[in-house]
Amino acid sequence: MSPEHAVSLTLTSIDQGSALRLPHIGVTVTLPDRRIIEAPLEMTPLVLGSSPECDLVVPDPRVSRRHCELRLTERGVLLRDLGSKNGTLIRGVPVLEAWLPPTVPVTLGASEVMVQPLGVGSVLPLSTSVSFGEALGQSLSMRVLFAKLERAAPTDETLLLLGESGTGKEILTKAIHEQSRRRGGPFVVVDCGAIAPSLIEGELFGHGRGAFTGAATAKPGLLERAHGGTLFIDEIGELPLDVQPKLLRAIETRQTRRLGTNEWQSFDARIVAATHRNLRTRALEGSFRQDLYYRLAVIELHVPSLRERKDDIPQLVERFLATRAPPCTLADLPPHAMPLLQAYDWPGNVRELRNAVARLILFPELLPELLGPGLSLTNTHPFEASAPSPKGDTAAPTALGTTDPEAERLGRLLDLSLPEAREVVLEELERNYVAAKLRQYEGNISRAAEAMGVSRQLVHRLLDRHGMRAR
Ligand SMILES: Nc1ncnc2c1ncn2[C@@H]1O[C@H](COP(=O)(O)OP(=O)(O)OP(=O)(O)O)[C@@H](O)[C@H]1O
Repeated sequence: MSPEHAVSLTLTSIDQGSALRLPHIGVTVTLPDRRIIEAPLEMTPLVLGSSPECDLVVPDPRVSRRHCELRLTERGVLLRDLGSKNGTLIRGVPVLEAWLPPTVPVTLGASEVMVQPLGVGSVLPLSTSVSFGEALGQSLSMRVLFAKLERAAPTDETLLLLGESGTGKEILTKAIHEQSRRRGGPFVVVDCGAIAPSLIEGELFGHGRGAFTGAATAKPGLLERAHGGTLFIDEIGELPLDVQPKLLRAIETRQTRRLGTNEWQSFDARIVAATHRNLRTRALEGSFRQDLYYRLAVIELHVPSLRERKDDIPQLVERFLATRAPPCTLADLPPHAMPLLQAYDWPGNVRELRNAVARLILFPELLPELLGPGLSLTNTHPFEASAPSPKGDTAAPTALGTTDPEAERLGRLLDLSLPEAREVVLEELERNYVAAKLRQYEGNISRAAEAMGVSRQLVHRLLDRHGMRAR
């Protein structure tokens, strides 16, 4: 690669780390019928595939729904296959991951993809801080995000945060609230993915007394409850279509009305919405109202997944160790843990990393399983095969000299505070429960969700959260 190309296809930190040079890069796809489609490659990864949710939709029957991803990094453009059926090929050779030289064609199905430098590009401000509120991040992508949030937080603008489950959208929103003039007011959270669709309207707007059978008392809605503060609407993409115009009207008029009443009340709350979906595409397709999308996306920000910023892992691990009771340090991890933690892709993002660190301190013998074939290539959960029921040879002897896995398990939990122990047990229960239900329904998410009494979206999020996949 010539030095000229090396410079023009990389992210470069400039001005003593206070800014980032973002090169102008074009991605061109030549379709089987020789038609050409194009998109720019910017800070956020570009997902190519035949699904309309992809950033670059490739209408080729031999291309998988989510086929591959291109990502701009400090080292160059990284190409990753996303588990495609027919593979991603460079000069006829299938690749899972490769640094992509400019103008070298990549084959997906019967289409050809090419990445080309188009010019000098732009300069983005970089935060000089490696945290924003509770959220940590020293990677370039997080520092670009922090710089934007530092500017946006003190304003009253509506924000839309896009990012996978567990990337920190909620703690970032909490920090936005803390850094705004509303910090003394309430911080209210509503998760549209966790509430049955028929109940969301009542949660947002509340209801009057006697509004429906069983409504013995009046209940304020979350919009009202957020008055003077910030309302964080998580998984806004799951908001039913019939509730969307009502939310839009409330945001525009700053007025809300409880169900079953005729009284309008003013409310003054800043709205921050989040979703793991490509909301722009959904709005263009008609599965999300465009007017609401444009109203929410006054400032639209992408929260990077953890696999896009693996250089943040040591800092995060250190924080998770330090906040344990009693506090731990990197020296308390089993040897060679860090390179393994950095090699894994973390589909459940920072939440999954935090839980993995907690388990690793409790059950260090699980580390060798990180070396298993699941690591990175198939991207299964690093601790999947090993629910923390201790193995016979490591279990603690009981008073009778035998080994009792339950006693040893409890013994290890006793090293934790009660809230931590409760969280470890509940996380494990949730993971085993979801896995068992999916097994029972042979991987059919709709039927498992129905049997569990939750939405399909929640099952998808639980799978993401625990780094699992339905077979
Ligand atoms: N950058 C970060 N620094 C420190 N901790 C983080 C960071 N990002 C996430 N976490 C931790 O990971 C967990 C999940 O974060 P959070 O709930 O904010 O994610 P989310 O994107 O809102 O997820 P979901 O969409 O599933 O609700 C929290 O315990 C949070 O403290």
